Amino acid sequence: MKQIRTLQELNEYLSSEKQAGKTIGFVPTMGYLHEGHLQLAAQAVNKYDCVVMSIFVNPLQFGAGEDFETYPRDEQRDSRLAQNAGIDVLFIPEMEEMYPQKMTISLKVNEGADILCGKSRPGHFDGVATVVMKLFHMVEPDGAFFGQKDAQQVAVIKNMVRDFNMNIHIHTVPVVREKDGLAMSSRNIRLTAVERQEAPQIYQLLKDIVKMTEKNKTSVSSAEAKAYFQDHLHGKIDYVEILTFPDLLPPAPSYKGKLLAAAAVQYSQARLIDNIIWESGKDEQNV
Ligand SMILES: Nc1ncnc2c1ncn2[C@@H]1O[C@H](COP(=O)(O)OP(=O)(O)OP(=O)(O)O)[C@@H](O)[C@H]1O
Ligand SMILES: CC(C)(CO)[C@@H](O)C(=O)[O-]
Ligand code: BAL
Repeated sequence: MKQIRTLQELNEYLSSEKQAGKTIGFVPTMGYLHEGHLQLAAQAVNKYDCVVMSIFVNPLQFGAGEDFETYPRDEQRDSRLAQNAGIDVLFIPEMEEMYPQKMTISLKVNEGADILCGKSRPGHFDGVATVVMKLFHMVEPDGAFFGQKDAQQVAVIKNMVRDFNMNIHIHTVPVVREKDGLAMSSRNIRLTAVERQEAPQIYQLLKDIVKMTEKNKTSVSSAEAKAYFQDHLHGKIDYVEILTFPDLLPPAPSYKGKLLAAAAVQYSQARLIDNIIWESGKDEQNV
């Protein structure tokens, strides 16, 4: 595996791979790798000849008072895991390489950025779209891999690729979970022992909400869902929502089609998100 820190080196390496006719897969991350990232890597390695993984903690997507400074980092461990996963290029740009000067132009997400995570993290998806646009231009991949854990991010990136006529296939990878159901996240290490014991319930409660929706043939309201979560958890419930997917709109009564049940819970040092996407109105549920 080649570890690259500069754009010049990245360009040199990738242009020779492209000249040799190789397809390029891309896995953007913020590092502190876990099995979720490694699933993205495995699928990328399976589908593309040359796979680039980036590690960059992007300040533009963090709001004031969020955890940019304390976001977990471990480059040596990441490098080992990426190599074992079959990554060809680990791109770890320094801040000056990504943002050599203040951005004079950046992207603004017009649709779907003021709900779910965007509501409590204003500007977050503008920052995500801007850095992913930059990374896409740097790597120029044929395909890029994103986790369904960040379902709203997937919707934003797919819209961006469509709106800007970018010829990049966006692959979505299902949520990878710990044995007890907790969605894997770099921020899980910030949970206290007591919070770590409680956190797997987020997935169980989401499953309950899905079952209630299917049983009642109408989706549980956000207020009811939030109250249900608050009854069972000590963490502070940011939101629990059921929306159509990928449009992220409130479903009409007796809606049949893909639904997203998503939740965000704030613990003392970590904000966790999780979701389930399922086909509503089917006899057999895939929950
Ligand atoms: N449990 C998971 N299952 C599937 N994909 C995941 C999972 N966790 C992260 N990913 C995906 O990995 C990519 C990089 O995510 P990122 O580096 O922010 O990790 P993270 O664990 O989501 O971090 P955090 O939860 O602290 O934001 C994103 O596309 C994200 O959706
Ligand atoms: C896509 C991403 C790497 C952009 O910084 C980040 O939002 C993430 O890790 O999900
Ligand atoms: N995976 C989302 C990155 C963030 O929380 O900023």
